[in-house]
Amino acid sequence: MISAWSADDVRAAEEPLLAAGAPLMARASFALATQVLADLRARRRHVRGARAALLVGAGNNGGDTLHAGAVLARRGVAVTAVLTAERVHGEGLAALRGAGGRVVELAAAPDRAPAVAAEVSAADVVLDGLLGIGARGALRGPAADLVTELTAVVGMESAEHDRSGSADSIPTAAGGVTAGAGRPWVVAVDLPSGIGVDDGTLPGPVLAADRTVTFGVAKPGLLLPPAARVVGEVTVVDIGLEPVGPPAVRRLEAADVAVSWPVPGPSDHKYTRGLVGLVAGTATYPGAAVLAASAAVRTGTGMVRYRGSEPVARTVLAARPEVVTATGRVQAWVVGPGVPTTRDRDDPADDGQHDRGRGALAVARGDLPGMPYGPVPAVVDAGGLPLLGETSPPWFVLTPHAGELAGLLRSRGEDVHRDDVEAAPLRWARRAHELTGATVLLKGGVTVVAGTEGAWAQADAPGWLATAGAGDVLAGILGTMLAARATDVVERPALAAEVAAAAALVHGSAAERANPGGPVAALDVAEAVPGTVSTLLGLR
Ligand SMILES: NC(=O)C1=CN([C@@H]2O[C@H](COP(=O)(O)OP(=O)(O)OC[C@H]3O[C@@H](n4cnc5c(N)ncnc54)[C@H](OP(=O)(O)O)[C@@H]3O)[C@@H](O)[C@H]2O)[C@H](O)CC1
Ligand SMILES: [K+]
Repeated sequence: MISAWSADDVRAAEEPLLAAGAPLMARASFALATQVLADLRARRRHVRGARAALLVGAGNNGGDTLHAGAVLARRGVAVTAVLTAERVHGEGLAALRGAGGRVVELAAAPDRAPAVAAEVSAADVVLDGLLGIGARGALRGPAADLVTELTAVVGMESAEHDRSGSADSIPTAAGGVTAGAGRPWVVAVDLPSGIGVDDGTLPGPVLAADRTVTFGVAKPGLLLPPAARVVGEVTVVDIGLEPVGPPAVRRLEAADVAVSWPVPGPSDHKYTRGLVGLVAGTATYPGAAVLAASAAVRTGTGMVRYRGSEPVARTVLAARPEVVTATGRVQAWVVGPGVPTTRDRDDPADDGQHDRGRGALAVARGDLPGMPYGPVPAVVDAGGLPLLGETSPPWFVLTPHAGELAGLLRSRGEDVHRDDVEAAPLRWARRAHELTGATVLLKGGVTVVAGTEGAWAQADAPGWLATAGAGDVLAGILGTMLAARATDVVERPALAAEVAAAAALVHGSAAERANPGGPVAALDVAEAVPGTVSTLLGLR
């Protein structure tokens, strides 16, 4: 699991160490230099003679960078530091000069930004030490001008990092510069300068990194979209920091999901494994019901009870004979895939699914009088979202995409649109959790989950997963995973967010498994889930 703490929590953890004289900057800068040397070795035969450009800001982030540059210079690297602010870390600058480094004072001549950018873009490696956790808002001043020049001239902006992450992989910059075309390797110091440290926003120009060397612990902006796409490979270096308090954002890894997967034993039967109730699909969109049912069955549920019109039920059973249409107890409901979001009185297009969905959610809330069983978790997707009451329990997991979340928020008085949600996913997922009470899984390139205790950010899905029906498959996977741990989820609502994050990991991993590096169909993703789970369990 990767845990990220806010800038304030990092500072609070640094203070006692600094007060005790711990050489944090020396540790940070030496670790940074060591990583840069390793990257240089991986990309060229000799370190000696390599060219490094340091982009230096006013504060300690710049100090780290200057001290690391001194180490590189002593190893024969030709180091040039570009000072972008009036202020500069004095000791770091002295160390660099003492090691033979060269200094360009851009702050004194900001009109030289184009010429300086051209020189920087000719380097083998660029260290982005403009801003660290002291950033306030979008990058500004000469630093912003320099980054704008670099991203315009060399197309270094938002480079899509090669997922293999191998040091010799050269990312293909979004700006069209092809891999290896003289584009420097960019190493962000602590974090790419100018990202939202705690919320992952991109308020202004940011130089996309191929690697981020972050000190002590990860910061939320390194895990959260949209900034997560410009951090490259994240390397956390230990400098002795131990933040107190819970992390602000976490990311599950395969081993975490493996260790908590409910593996049935000899005393288990379908009713102990968890049954899923599925209100999905209509005569207009029967496929969504097949996809959600297939995913739920293939993730390993005890049984799926399908609720829907007769023709759709026949379609589902033809595809998945394991599904039953008899009513009865379930341990989790999935409501909404393939169900229209609006109910036009004159158009029975919802096949009665809105009424079935409302009934299922009332049972899941546990507030129906005389119910023999208690509340159960629910996945509320697509056409299920408008069926929610004013408030929902945290064991309801909403699974909107950005447009659906914007609609949900607008229906509760927020003036927000899809673009706003995509620009600040964490903020709006958290706001939806506050307004509804439910756990919110916001689908996207990086899936963000906001629950009762902190947030999760999962980056397991290949871009190929953005295809019709993928959301229906996720709903089915999540329904089964919630049903298997229904009692725990209701008793410990923070678990709903963790299970949702785990479902996103399984969903993304199954897509990768279905066709590594290439296009996938949603049903193929559902078919790949059993093998994905077996591979995960192999990690135990
Ligand atoms: N504390 C330690 O010894 C260690 C810190 N680490 C490294 O230090 C940074 C945090 O350093 P800090 O000095 O607190 O802040 P920054 O370097 O991130 O920023 C410094 C100055 O940048 C200016 N600023 C702020 N926002 C912007 C912006 N949007 N655009 C341009 N400039 C901006 C501001 O200066 P002003 O004069 O304008 O007020 C900031 O003061 C941390 O990230 C680590 O890299 C070590 O890792 C561990 C030891
Ligand atoms: K930085």
